[in-house]
Amino acid sequence: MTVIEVKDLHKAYGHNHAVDGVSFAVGKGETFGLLGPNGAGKTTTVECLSGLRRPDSGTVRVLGQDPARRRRALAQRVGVQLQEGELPDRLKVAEAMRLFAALYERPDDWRAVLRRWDLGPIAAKAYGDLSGGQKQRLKLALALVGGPELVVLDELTTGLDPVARRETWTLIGDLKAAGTTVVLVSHYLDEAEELCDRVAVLRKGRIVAHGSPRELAGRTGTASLEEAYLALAEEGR
Ligand SMILES: Nc1ncnc2c1ncn2[C@@H]1O[C@H](COP(=O)(O)OP(=O)(O)OP(=O)(O)O)[C@@H](O)[C@H]1O
Repeated sequence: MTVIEVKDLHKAYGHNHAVDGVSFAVGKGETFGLLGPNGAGKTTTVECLSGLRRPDSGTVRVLGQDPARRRRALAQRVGVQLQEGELPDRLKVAEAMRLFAALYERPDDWRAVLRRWDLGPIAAKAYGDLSGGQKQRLKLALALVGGPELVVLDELTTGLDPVARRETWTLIGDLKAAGTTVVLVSHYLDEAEELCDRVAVLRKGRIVAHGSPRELAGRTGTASLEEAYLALAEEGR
């Protein structure tokens, strides 16, 4: 089953063609990575998937629906952890979890999600008093509390220390094992190699390469996704 279908997506900000004809599809249970340098159009693409931005042209279907028109219905089935998105400073961790769980018709047990993401010890802390890594983990837990079929994670582990990053990978592995479809925007190529079944490399709003990490390494004659990415970057100069 196809969970995401994007065909010839275009989105400009004034004269800046942030997304310039992007097409890809993601099947159920797949983890799909969007990679590329700063300003390549990754966030704009996932914002169009999440219904936060309306494309200028092209087709976007998420779980068979148009996110620009059916954002509310899809919000019940899609969890989004975006780069931006601050919470009120005085909101406590447990309050945020309870509040977000209440937005869903069939949420997971928010206390269990809190424990799974190791937020129990800081449940009574206010958002404004959390470290960067704790904020990041909370945002992830909030994206998952609705028990989504699809999760969109923009810079999943940015700001996390190495141990927390690895722990997050394990938790994403659990999500995959449970059949959740994941879209991952990342600058960490080791992370994409570990977690993603397929990746697309964006540059200046266009996909310049796509395939499994192994395929990209094979195509560029390199040994890892990181080396493949660097070889592709070199080609693009
Ligand atoms: N709200 C906006 N208004 C105007 N221009 C924008 C806006 N959001 C993004 N852009 C521009 O669109 C282009 C693509 O940005 P986008 O954030 O989608 O890229 P990205 O690949 O996610 O980058 P990064 O890795 O830095 O997060 C950039 O040139 C950026 O400056």
